[in-house]
Amino acid sequence: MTKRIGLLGGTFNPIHNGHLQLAGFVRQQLQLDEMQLLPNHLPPHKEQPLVTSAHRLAMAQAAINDEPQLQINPIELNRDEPSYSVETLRRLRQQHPQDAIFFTMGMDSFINLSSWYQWQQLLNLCHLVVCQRPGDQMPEQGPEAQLWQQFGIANNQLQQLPLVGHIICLHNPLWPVSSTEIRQQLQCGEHANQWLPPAVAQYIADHQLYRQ
Ligand SMILES: Nc1ncnc2c1ncn2[C@@H]1O[C@H](COP(=O)(O)OP(=O)(O)OP(=O)(O)O)[C@@H](O)[C@H]1O
Ligand SMILES: O=C(O)c1ccc[n+]([C@@H]2O[C@H](COP(=O)([O-])O)[C@@H](O)[C@H]2O)c1
Repeated sequence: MTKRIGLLGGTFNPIHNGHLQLAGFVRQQLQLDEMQLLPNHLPPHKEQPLVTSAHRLAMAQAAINDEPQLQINPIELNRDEPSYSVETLRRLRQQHPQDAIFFTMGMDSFINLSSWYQWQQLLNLCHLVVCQRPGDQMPEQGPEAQLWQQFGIANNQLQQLPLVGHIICLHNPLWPVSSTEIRQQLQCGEHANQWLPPAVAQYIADHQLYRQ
């Protein structure tokens, strides 16, 4: 029996309610059987976070304790090389040859997709699910626009999908939050509790993270 598996990769530095809302929305809209968070170890396009992968993983675990529909897949955490999504997807595809995989991202990620390692291979391995994020829109030209024109699928055609190969752009509510803003607030000595799951806010306080 084919399963529908959602993935949300991220640096989660720290994980915030925007990530949880995004994962929950996609899971519900696409009627996914599973939704896995994939914390990366060495983010390919970001400076290495000051906060360790172990702390980022622990915060993600704390965040989903009250979210039984979400799981964490640590597949990227044990590899000492950049967490290229195509490599992760190849490994997951081997583990799930008969399942549909939905790799989820915000629009800010999608508009830079053509800079990802071996990005042309991604749609051979999964579907891409793109969600709206404040400040970014579907491009009208360039490689990402062409990809969307070629592989985009309408939201009313999601019932009978193949296992890979389409881009699904969802019209989600906007969640105006980023890890960057949260880190900045914490550095200034403010709390960022509005957008942090309580267990994550507690973890940050207990371990005195993001103070410098
Ligand atoms: N508020 C949000 N709305 C929609 N998508 C989001 C939101 N926050 C994060 N995402 C998406 O979740 C994925 C992982 O995000 P990431 O862990 O880099 O968080 P971030 O808030 O973008 O971090 P930073 O501010 O440090 O860049 C990315 O695909 C990103 O686009
Ligand atoms: O594969 C790549 O080249 C690539 C480039 C940038 C980002 N990614 C992945 O996209 C996800 C979101 O990345 P980020 O940097 O916004 O946290 C995360 O799973 C990253 O590993 C992947």
